[in-house]
Amino acid sequence: MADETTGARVPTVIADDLHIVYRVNGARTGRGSATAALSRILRRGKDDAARGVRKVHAVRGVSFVAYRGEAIGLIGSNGSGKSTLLRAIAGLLPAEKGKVYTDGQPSLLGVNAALMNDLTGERNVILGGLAMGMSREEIKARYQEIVDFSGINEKGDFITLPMRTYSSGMAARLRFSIAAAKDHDVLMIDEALATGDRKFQKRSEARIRELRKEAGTVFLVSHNNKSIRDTCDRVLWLERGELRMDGPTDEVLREYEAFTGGTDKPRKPKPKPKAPPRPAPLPS
Ligand SMILES: Nc1ncnc2c1ncn2[C@@H]1O[C@H](COP(=O)(O)OP(=O)(O)OP(=O)(O)O)[C@@H](O)[C@H]1O
Repeated sequence: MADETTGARVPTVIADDLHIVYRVNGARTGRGSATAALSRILRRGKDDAARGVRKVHAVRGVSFVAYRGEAIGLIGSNGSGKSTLLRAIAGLLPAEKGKVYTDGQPSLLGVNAALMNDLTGERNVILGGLAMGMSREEIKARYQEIVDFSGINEKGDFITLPMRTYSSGMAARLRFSIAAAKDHDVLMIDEALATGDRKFQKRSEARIRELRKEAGTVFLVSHNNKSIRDTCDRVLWLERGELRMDGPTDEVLREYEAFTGGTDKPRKPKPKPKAPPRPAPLPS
């Protein structure tokens, strides 16, 4: 979205030659046993390899600039580094090399976002709202809207039951609804839409479009190319931690689909077999 005074686009996230490396302890010994831990302590000071620490280089030299008002899809095969990149943008993982600059507080909404399973949906709406920096009054004012959006109460009074009694789809819907209640500077959604049913997905996609209009930037990780096509105007394609392509949704998805060999379109229904010819009526 352009700045009203200068007409320039406003950057919200800048990744500059970003590298993220995970370190896995005890990779050599196979188990995290007490002896392995003791031997690690004794070898402290030596390099990672000598201490049995394995490195996983999950994001390799990724650079891009995201602007206000953009909805950006993140695609790539399993383990290509999408979630890692989001976690790094949210400031949850340190950069090994390079930098991430963000304007405002990025919020990461993952399917694993931590709400309390033993609390009721109702309490979790309040907890989630507070965690996002909303005031009690704001939460109170939007409470019904959040519950209605989630559709949790469509089949009974589930919102007053503990979240552990929810199906994974119901829990994901509630998480999305809580996060979507606030206008975010940068909202990152990790596969949250995949768990809801079609009706909820449609509602969520509409809300993502609204959030964009309210001048935020939305990142969406999804294995569902249709969701990406319906919500994003730009796509980053990661493969083995590297940024393979960054461009308009149609162009990137075309290449990606050629790479994966699938178009992700609903298959055409098979033509119904023709009814066998009826026997001619017997002459009376
Ligand atoms: N906590 C961790 N410790 C060590 N390695 C990790 C950790 N989390 C992810 N990885 C590794 O980092 C790489 C990228 O993983 P990531 O979860 O970012 O991929 P992804 O593209 O989101 O995958 P998916 O589509 O399957 O969700 C993978 O090789 C994975 O094994």
